[in-house]
Amino acid sequence: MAVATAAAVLAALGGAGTRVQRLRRGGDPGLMHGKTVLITGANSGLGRATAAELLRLGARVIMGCRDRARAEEAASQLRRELRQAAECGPEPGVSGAGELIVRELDLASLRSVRAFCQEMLQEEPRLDVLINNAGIFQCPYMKTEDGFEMQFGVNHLGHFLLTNLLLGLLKSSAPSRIVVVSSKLYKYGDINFDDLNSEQSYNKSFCYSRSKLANILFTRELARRLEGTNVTVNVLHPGIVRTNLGRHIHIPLLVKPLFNLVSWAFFKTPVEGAQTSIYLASSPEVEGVSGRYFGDCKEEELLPKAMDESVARKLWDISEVMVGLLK
Ligand SMILES: NC(=O)c1ccc[n+]([C@@H]2O[C@H](COP(=O)([O-])OP(=O)(O)OC[C@H]3O[C@@H](n4cnc5c(N)ncnc54)[C@H](O)[C@@H]3O)[C@@H](O)[C@H]2O)c1
Repeated sequence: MAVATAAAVLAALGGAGTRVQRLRRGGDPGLMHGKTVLITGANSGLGRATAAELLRLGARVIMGCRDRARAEEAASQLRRELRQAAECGPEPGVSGAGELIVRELDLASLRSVRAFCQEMLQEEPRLDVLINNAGIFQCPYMKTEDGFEMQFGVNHLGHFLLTNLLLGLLKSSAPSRIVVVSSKLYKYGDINFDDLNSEQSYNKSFCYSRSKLANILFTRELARRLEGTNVTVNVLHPGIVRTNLGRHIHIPLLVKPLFNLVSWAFFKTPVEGAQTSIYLASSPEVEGVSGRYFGDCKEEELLPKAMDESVARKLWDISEVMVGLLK
């Protein structure tokens, strides 16, 4: 029973059969100097690890976070860690580390996304990389401020509006990149256009998978629309990573020690899990590459349902209406 529960959680987080690879690809120090990067959900887990590395590479990193106090705390800690690393140096690149800025962004509120983007457009002269990283996983049925099912609303619709409102800035900063964090669990999702808000029935695993399939369809449709602009967009799965993403999953007390053991042994650390985001955001190897799906810093194949152009277009059109970009 305990083993079954642990296996189910493992499968739910990363997709059964995922081979955990522990790899690191360091970027050259200074690689991101002069570049501005926006990371959503950057105060914890993968987003925090991505922010730390891009900061070390010299980027100006904007943390788009829901809870300003928690994000400021994470930012202070990141700055402290960087200073300590420099003092213990000789760590090349640390002395040329970038800047860290916190801005408030709640992806469960279209009002907040709009206010955030307005502030960005007024105060930031450029945006070189946008990393759509924030996510919510298998929560009980909840709605966003605008009445959307929470996982679809945050993971897909919030980022859909954010990206569209920042596209002008990304284009004027080109060559620029958009990186979308999806999950292998997209495989179990489907876009049910008749019930995108899951009002008829709600299955929390299925809805997470749907939102992550939407991330991929969005990426591919956006790549098509951005052809010839020098703005690229790619999507990734990070593998199974030891973060707080599973906060809504109830693990029985008796099973917890086993789960902790399994996650310690088999899950990636956030630093390991963040490598593909960092790679897509910064590596010269992917200059000009767009519309592709990556895992462990390598391109991977997608299931046909994630490559269906007519579904991608329909999802785009409906999303435009849902977030109020088209009346
Ligand atoms: N951890 C894994 O095993 C795993 C596997 C596959 C995909 N992912 C994806 O990786 C991404 C990062 O997740 P993580 O594992 O680092 O988990 P995490 O919980 O540590 O990070 C998620 C971040 O998203 C933020 N967030 C949630 N709702 C938000 C909202 N309404 N507005 C703004 N920010 C919000 C959280 O505050 C948090 O900072 C997610 O998109 C997740 O779906 C993770």
